[in-house]
Amino acid sequence: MKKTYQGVLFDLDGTLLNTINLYGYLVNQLLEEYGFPGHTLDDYKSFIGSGTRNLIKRSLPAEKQTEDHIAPMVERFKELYEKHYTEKCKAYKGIRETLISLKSSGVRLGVLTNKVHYLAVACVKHYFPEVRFDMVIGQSKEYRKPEPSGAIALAGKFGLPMADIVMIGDTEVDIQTAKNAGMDSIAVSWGFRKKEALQAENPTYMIDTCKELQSILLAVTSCS
Ligand SMILES: O=C(O)COP(=O)(O)O
Repeated sequence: MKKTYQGVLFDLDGTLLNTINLYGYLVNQLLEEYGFPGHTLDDYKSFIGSGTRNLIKRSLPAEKQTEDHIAPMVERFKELYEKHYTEKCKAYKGIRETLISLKSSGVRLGVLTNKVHYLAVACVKHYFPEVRFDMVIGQSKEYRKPEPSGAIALAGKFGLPMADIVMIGDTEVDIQTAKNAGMDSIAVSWGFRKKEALQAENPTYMIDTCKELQSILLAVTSCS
C-alpha cells in the first residue's frame, strides 16, 4: 500500500523557486565590486545549497577563500539580496497548485532552506502569498542543513512523528538532512543538481515532474 505523509518539508531554492538567475546576477555583481572574476549560471547551480557563506566561498578564487574576504562579502550579499529578491525568480511549474492542494487536504507544510532566515521568510511571503505554510525555517546558528535540527523543529511544530513526514529537495544536502532526521526524502531533478548526483544519495523517491510529486503526496493528480 502506498505510504501517505501528514507533513511535508520543502527546500526553497531549486525546489519551490527557481532563483538561479537572481543568484547569478547578484553574485557576479558582488564579485565585480570586490574585483574578482564571475561565473556562469551552471557554476552557480553547483555552488548553491549550503548557505550564503559557502556560496561566496565557492565563488572566490581558491587563494582568496579566507574569512577576511568572505565575511564582508556575506554582509554585502545580504544587502543586495534584500534589495532584489522580488526580481528574476519564478515558482516551478505546478508547484503553487500542489502546495494549495496539499494544504486543503490537511497536510502540514514547512519550508526548510539554507537561505538566511529573514530572507527566506521574505521570499516565501512574496512568491507564495496564497500558501499557508505552518512554518518557515531558514539558515541561522541553530538551523543549518544537513544538520537535522531544523527538520526536528518542524516535526515538533507539526506534532508529527518523523515517519509521517517527508523532505523534498533538489540537492544532496536535502537528502542528507532527511536521513539525518530519520525522514523519507523525495529528490527532484528540476533544480540545481544532476540526477545522477541525487540518485547517489539514495532518496526514498527520485522524481522529474510535479505530476509525480502529486501522485506520491496526494490521492488525486491534477497538475499538468
Ligand atoms: O544555499 C542556499 O542559500 C539556499 O539553498 P536551499 O534553499 O536549497 O537550502
